[in-house]
Amino acid sequence: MVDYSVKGQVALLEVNNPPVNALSTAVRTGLRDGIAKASKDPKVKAIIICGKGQTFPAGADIREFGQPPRAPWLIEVGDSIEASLKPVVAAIHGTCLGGGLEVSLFCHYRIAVKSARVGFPEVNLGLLPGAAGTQRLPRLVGLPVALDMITSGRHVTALDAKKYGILDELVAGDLINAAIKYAMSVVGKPLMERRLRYKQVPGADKAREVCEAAMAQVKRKYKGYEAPVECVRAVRASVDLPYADGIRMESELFKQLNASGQARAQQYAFFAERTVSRWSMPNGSYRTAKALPVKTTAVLGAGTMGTGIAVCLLSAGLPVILLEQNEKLLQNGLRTIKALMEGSVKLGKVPMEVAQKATTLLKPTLNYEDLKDVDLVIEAVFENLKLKREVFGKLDKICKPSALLCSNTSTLDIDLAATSRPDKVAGMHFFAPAYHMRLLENIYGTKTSFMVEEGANPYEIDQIMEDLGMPMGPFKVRDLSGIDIGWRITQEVAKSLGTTITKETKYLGGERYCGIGDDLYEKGRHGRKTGLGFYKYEKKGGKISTPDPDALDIIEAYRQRRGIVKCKISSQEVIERQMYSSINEGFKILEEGICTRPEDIDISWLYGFTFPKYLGGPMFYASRIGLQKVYERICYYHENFPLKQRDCKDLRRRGSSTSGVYTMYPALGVVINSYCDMTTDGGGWTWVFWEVAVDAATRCCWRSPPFFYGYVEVYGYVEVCRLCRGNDNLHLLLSNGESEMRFDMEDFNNNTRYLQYTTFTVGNETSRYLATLSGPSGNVGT
Ligand SMILES: CC/C=C\C/C=C/C(=O)SCCNC(=O)CCNC(=O)[C@H](O)C(C)(C)COP(=O)(O)OP(=O)(O)OC[C@H]1O[C@@H](n2cnc3c(N)ncnc32)[C@H](O)[C@@H]1OP(=O)(O)O
Repeated sequence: MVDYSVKGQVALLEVNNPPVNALSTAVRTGLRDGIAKASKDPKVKAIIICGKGQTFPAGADIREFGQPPRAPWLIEVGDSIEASLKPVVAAIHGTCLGGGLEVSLFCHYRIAVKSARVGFPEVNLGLLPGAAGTQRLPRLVGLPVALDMITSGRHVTALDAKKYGILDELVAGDLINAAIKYAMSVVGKPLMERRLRYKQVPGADKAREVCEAAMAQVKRKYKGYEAPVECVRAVRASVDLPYADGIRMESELFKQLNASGQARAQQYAFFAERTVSRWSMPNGSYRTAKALPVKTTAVLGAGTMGTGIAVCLLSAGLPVILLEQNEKLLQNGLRTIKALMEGSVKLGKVPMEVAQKATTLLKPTLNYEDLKDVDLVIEAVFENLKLKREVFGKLDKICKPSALLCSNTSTLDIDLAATSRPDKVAGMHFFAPAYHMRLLENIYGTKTSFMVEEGANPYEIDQIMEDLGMPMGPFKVRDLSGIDIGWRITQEVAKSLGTTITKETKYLGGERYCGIGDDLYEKGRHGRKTGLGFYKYEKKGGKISTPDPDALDIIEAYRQRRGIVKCKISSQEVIERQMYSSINEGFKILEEGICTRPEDIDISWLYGFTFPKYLGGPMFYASRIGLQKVYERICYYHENFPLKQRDCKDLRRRGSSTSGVYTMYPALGVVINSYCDMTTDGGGWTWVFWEVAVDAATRCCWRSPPFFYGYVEVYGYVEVCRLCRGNDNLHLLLSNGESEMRFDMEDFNNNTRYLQYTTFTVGNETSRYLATLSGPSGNVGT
């Protein structure tokens, strides 16, 4: 894991743990032993630490966080590096992140190639830099830069890192040769001043103001997240406490965060994001599919979505033909694209060169003929089935046979596009704002108006959801995407169902229908674009929203017309009804096979709706609450405020296993279905039989094959009443009082389908079993 060699008078410690050289136990051991070996070797005058392959270590091994910690600790390894009497140089390329950056801060010198990036992304995993990073970075660069880097998790370019003083030198050409030269040049120089623990934090006299401002900022910017707050507290300790005490405080805060549900959720999201890229469908998968080359594109419609999509494509360096039906709309669209591009440059999201190039890549047109050679067309015209069918008919005639014809529709049936090439027609639903949101998908929205119909205030609902960590409440989102769009969609849905919507419509297609949006639409309140929607805006297209008594009057008039008596809805209920209806929908999506894994749904929410990562996603959130509770509350809401006329049978089935065990999907930690059963044999052994997916290596991220079957023996008679996932373990909570059987899944290897060492705790007695779980008829050895 760490290759040791000596080049002339320099010892080279090359971390060799692909793909990202994560600092696993073996790597930490290798570094510790390498430093000891080099220190003892009289031929060696200096030491270099670097990464083999594509990168310097990109951090601790995240998969180890859910497991019992194992020595040597990174901080001990770091201490031995810093204490070395021979200069140690970090030679950096690729991404030097988290624990990797901490290792480099223990080194006496740091050099890097220009393409390298450094950073402390722990905050994105619900953690803080726990191997002295919060104490050492401020000593090197001062509080403002340290606070910014540690609380944002951003990657810093080598150029900036040099400017901040993190790097001593940038090198060109071969990194190792340059590092050897550099290391030899510092041999004999005093090392004491290079040991960061002895430095004072620069600008410590301003610590209070700087840290208080940083705390206020993170509380505002990362509402609901624990890690950024603890990051500020830990960094502040670098000024308030001596080094050793600061390290102790950092370690305490790290442990607290690591034990929290937020860290688990954010680490789940990290792996879920990577898991969903390994997609599979009945007719292929990421392994077998070959991407079609897309060199030229066209966008139809220059409204909010069309211009957003065009900016997204242009920012990716793709040429775009923008088509509209008349010159006025086209010119409006071009102005919007220009403004959006300029805004993206100002925010640092798009480099100036890209924005400048975009002007040459964008071609406006009113003529469909100009689309004949493009590889990809994205239609973003009004949500009107007739219009879309006409557009697709024209595209089918004009575009080359290999062109992909896509619709940005969020609701209309893509099969109705009626072309001669259905295999080249797809839904490509961007989330608004299209140039900003990372998700591209088709997904159901939630029917968030229900609660307002009954008496809740839309502004309170938005505030509750924003306090939970959503960047925008559901009503601000509706204003952003356009109330007219929602109106058009429901008109089209009604048409496809052979009905029309009237002032009296209460159900549409079997689902409860709320007409508040229609009333706003009729009054010209189409959302941000008209300056009025659920909110009032400072101008047409403005972003500053203020509550508007006129909107509340429209809502109240609607309730009176319908004879609805306004009632008070608590914050807890607002959250439950929003979240649980999404969870319910999520389970249906899995059941219907639209998505194959809960990670797919969670990632859609994290990137499509900017759902707070510290909750992991709605499906992960459900697993933490406990599906039994979620199920009961959904039933309660269903009975009291029916969302649909039909009974929620799917949920009932899920919750109706005789042993009281609830179905969960693999990523949620356990797969249990009605198959769960227990029998007691003649020898007094109780056998629990269940269906479960385990990947104990990651705990949070479950891979195929998702299921295995097995028996577990429990001595004595116990009755399973509930199965849930706790912080670290899978638990079976038993009905006989204090008895609890815990499953510590320590080492499950997918390939051999083998579960080692399962610890069962029944009451106060703990026994360790070696459990071998095999195929459907498998059993357990003890
Ligand atoms: C007492 C406390 C001690 C120490 C505190 C230290 C804490 C830490 O260091 S926390 C970790 C900090 N580092 C990170 O958060 C970096 C996470 N990784 C990334 O951001 C990216 O992977 C990358 C920028 C390093 C590379 O990106 P890319 O080239 O796009 O590759 P992938 O993201 O697809 O990753 C490839 C592969 O590697 C797995 N992986 C990446 N980082 C880690 C890691 N730190 N630990 C374990 N595994 C990691 C990733 O999951 C991919 O594998 P799979 O495809 O199998 O999922």
